[in-house]
Amino acid sequence: MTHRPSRPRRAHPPRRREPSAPRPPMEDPARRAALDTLRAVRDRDAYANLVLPGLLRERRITGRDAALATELTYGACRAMGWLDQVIAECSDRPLSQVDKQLLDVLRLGAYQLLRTRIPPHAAVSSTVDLARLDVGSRLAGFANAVLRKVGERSEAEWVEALAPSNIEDPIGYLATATAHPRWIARAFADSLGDKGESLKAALEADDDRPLVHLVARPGEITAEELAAITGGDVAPYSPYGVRLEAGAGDPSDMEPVRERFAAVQDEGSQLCAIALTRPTLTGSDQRWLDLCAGPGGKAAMLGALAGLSDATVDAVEKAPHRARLIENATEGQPVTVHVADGRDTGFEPGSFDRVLVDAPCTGLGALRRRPEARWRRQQSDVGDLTKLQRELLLSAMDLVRVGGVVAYVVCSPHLSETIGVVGDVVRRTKAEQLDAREFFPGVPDLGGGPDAQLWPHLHGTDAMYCALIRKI
Ligand SMILES: C[S@@+](CC[C@H](N)C(=O)[O-])C[C@H]1O[C@@H](n2cnc3c(N)ncnc32)[C@H](O)[C@@H]1O
Repeated sequence: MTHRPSRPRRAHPPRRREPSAPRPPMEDPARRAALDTLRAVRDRDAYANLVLPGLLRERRITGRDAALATELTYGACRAMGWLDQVIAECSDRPLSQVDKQLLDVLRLGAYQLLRTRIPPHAAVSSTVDLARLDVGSRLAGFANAVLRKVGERSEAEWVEALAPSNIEDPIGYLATATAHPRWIARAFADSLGDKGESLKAALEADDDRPLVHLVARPGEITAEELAAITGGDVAPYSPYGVRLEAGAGDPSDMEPVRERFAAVQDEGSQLCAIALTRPTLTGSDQRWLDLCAGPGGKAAMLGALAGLSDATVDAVEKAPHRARLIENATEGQPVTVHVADGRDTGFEPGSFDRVLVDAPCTGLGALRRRPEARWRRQQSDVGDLTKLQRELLLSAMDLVRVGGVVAYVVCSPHLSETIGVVGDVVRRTKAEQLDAREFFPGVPDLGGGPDAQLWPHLHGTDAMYCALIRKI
């Protein structure tokens, strides 16, 4: 039997409580910053990871409050569609009739109840306080009722209650269990060829905070030197990569980055840019083209490698402000920036030896980086994007010389954007598709080929896709 300590005796009889006015609502700065960010994301399509840091700075929110605001904001953004599903189940009116400002508050409350260790009473009372200050007492009463119902079950219990059967619809089940729209889970499953453990791991990896990767500019500093200076680790796959530890600090404050010997770049992006330079060419190898170059990450990698082998790079970008970013990223390199449409550049056909098409895409491979992206992107975006991707790749095939090589890269594993586009263009141009995996030496698990597909859960990189095509 457990022994309970006896209650200490009171020295005085208890004082009778005076009937008091209701406790005034308390607002805490972390939850307020999270709510204001959710509002900006909903109202003006803002990016949470651009808005929140600004608010924290402006309001001087630091330490544990800043960490809480970050966790609540990014977490609620990532899980938004799933939180809405649970809120709808607990509300006596359809979500379309719930005040939009109140819905933001409810999302914040439901996130705390389902996906954090914040005690339920604190999650509910802090959220109801926020609602009272934000949308008034009447709606705060509604928030209280909804959140109490949300808190009656754990997240796992809500998944069991609302998800389709794991046996009959494993993709639908995993989409719900990992808070993804179904079409994204389906796209990952199609690319992985799996509806089980691999799919689960790929979807779960979207909730991870990616480590910062640095690129050591070839010819300026080695990865080993960069790792020693920054305290990071030499990256496992890219010969120029360094991975920083979580919490290593702001990379833009690091000396090699300030001195422009290094820059922030995902290791997957490094590998795809390097892959373009690896296939052997017969004949000239002096003119390289980056057809969708803004903001210039891969152009700067190509510019550094071109500088080491007497080649030059033309970098094309449609958006003038992004073209300026390329100019900045490639300063001092043999790179010429052009503001033009990659489908109509004005260059002579067949004038380049190597061409990179890092095409605009859904970005489904970088969902870790944009907390709200998985709910903002729509399946209906895919059609327009694949049309543009096909046109850009056809333009690249026109601009490369016979015997030259084109790398087609997207940050997405969606099969329509990857093998759909490449297969079609290879057929139409009667080109030869190389086995891209050979040009990612030492990188395991790149898929069945001939293209290479990277994954966050397998490689710790964005889910970059790369196909290499030789014009014949
Ligand atoms: C995926 S991003 C390229 C990222 C870049 N390669 C890097 O590593 O920093 C695609 C770029 O293509 C640009 N773009 C979109 N449509 C284009 C077009 N028709 N012609 C040329 N560039 C285009 C976008 O503005 C965007 O900067």
